[in-house]
Amino acid sequence: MTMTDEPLLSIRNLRTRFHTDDGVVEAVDGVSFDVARGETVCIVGESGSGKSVTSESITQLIPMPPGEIADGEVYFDGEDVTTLSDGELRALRGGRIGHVFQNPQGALNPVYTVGYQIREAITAHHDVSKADARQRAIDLLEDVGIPEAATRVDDYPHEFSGGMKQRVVIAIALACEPDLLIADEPTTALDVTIEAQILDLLDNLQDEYDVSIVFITHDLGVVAEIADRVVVMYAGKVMEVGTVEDVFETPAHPYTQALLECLPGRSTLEPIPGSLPSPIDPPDGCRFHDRCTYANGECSVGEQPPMYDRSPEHRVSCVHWEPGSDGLPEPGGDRDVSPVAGGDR
Ligand SMILES: Nc1ncnc2c1ncn2[C@@H]1O[C@H](COP(=O)(O)OP(=O)(O)OP(=O)(O)O)[C@@H](O)[C@H]1O
Ligand code: NI
Repeated sequence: MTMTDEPLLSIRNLRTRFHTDDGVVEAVDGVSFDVARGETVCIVGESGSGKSVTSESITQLIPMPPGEIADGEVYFDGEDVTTLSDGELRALRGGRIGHVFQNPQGALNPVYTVGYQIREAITAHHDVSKADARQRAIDLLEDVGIPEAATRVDDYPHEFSGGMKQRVVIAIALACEPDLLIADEPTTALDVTIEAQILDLLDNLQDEYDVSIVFITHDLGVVAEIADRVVVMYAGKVMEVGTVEDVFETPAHPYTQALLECLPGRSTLEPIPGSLPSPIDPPDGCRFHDRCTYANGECSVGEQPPMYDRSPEHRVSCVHWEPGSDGLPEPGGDRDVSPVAGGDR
């Protein structure tokens, strides 16, 4: 068996919940997907669908308590990392798995130079001399596109613009040459021009650093730009998984179709009518059924439907795609007939 055929990351039936005064929040409820080596997987879905909790469960960044990984496995390079000790998890984070978050301001310490912070990221995991770590910090700043890196290395975070700060954060995340980079809405706080530059940068770095990326966004425009594969989440469940072509050209789940209708240039700019169900007392059947114009009696009973194969790479959790069913009317041709947003709600 060659090791490289096995996915780098394999999340199986992950369930993460939070114990709150109002009850148990089922934030991530049986999520499974893979990330292959060198690929970019985007997790997309509305606010509250469980994207961040899924990604933060990988290295157990969620606060525990109130959080709890109640079930499932997270295989990273073949090893179930849900069973690691706190020390092993600390070594994993910032080591083989780097994180980048939405707000670069919060990720950097204002009282230390960026060079110091990059050196710390390196020396926390590797035994290198201060001089070597400093040179490595300069190289990293160059790699993430910071001009005059050799002098900028001694500057403090407030001396950088928002976009440049996020580049520094990316440099820190890459400092130990991780196998996996987890980026949770890394461009949401930046303006669109800077966003495009950061997306380009990540694309280039992916090749240079040979790193897999899990990228979280609620913006399908960003997904179209950078994803190899897409995981569509809704209310703690995976609704659809496919290649970027599958999801954009033959979206199968009514939720995915509704999300696509909200893209600029499509039939509507209105958000999907209705809102996410309560994560404390989620409805029976498909979590999306009360917002879905295709829903029938079958959709509101039992469990979330299993993931049915449309092709080996393209899977969808919807009763209309049960083997032998006809599926949904083809969404590709006439975009004016919106399955959800065009309904009379
Ligand atoms: N510490 C916590 N305590 C209680 N509930 C939480 C906690 N963290 C997250 N949740 C809940 O878990 C659910 C999933 O949240 P999550 O942050 O993963 O959503 P998301 O898809 O990342 O949304 P957004 O696009 O707004 O970032 C939500 O209902 C949220 O309120
Ligand atoms: Ni989030």
